[in-house]
Amino acid sequence: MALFVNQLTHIDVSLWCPQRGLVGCSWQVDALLEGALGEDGMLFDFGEVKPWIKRTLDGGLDHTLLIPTQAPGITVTECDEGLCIRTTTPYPMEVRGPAEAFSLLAWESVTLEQVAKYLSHALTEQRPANVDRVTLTLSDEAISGAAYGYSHGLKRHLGNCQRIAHGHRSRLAIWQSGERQSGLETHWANWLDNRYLLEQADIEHQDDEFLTCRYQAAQGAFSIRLPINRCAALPGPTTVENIAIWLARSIAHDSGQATRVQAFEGINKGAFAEAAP
Ligand SMILES: Nc1nc2c(c(=O)[nH]1)N=C([C@H](O)[C@H](O)COP(=O)(O)OP(=O)(O)OP(=O)(O)O)CN2
Repeated sequence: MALFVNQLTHIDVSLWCPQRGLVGCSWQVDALLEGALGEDGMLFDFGEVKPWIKRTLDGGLDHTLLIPTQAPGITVTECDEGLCIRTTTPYPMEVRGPAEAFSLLAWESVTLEQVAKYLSHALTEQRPANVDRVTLTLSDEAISGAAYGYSHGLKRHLGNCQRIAHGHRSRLAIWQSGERQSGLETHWANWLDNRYLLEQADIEHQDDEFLTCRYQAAQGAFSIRLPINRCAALPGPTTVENIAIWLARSIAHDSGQATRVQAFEGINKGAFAEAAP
């Protein structure tokens, strides 16, 4: 007997890729539970399946930076903040923060399939009565138009969004004179893709090549150092509202036309903003 719950929740993470560097991801989660029926005629009450799996993901890998510790050039050490992760290829990066902000995976690279297997195993290990096996399937949102990944942290957020390197993969829609602007959407999505978005006020040090961003949040002290050309600094916190405002203003300024932007934070949520040149 098998029970399924499709689109149960989403996972928003950043991962370190030895080819692409810091990559922002949003994954849809589908769940399959195999087991035996109870006397109530249920394998496991739908009302309990969702909170159980969501609670396990939210308290674990969601909103962390996934580090394949066997990838070339990765070192992980303890530091005052908790853990210090250093990378070398494709570019040098150093991230520091409390240990719970990172998922250390003894792999050479992070793939959707491996993460799904890892989470399925963890859930199966703590399965409830009647359930023999839990299998999660992770997938990227199918996006036919422009999309980009990004990483950021919100130091004022009381939940796990305060972690300095978690990410999202997001659609982007731009209108001028009431018409969708697919050329602008592609241009800006390509420019933004897998950048680190930060608040200007958090820049502690900057030279010609590298930028260091540091802040204190409720979970602890965080810092990140990476190449300037992989970053974009916003005047305020990198909420999706501010990303939409910043994009609308930048595009209106560059093009000389009134602009409306729909920015997403991962899957199915985001903000609209409008700006005049
Ligand atoms: N109004 C806003 N609220 C929040 C923003 C934001 O930009 N504007 N941002 C965040 C975080 O960055 C966070 O990454 C969003 O996390 P998410 O897991 O998507 O949020 P939820 O916990 O509400 O969603 P679930 O998918 O149900 O876990 C937070 N809030």
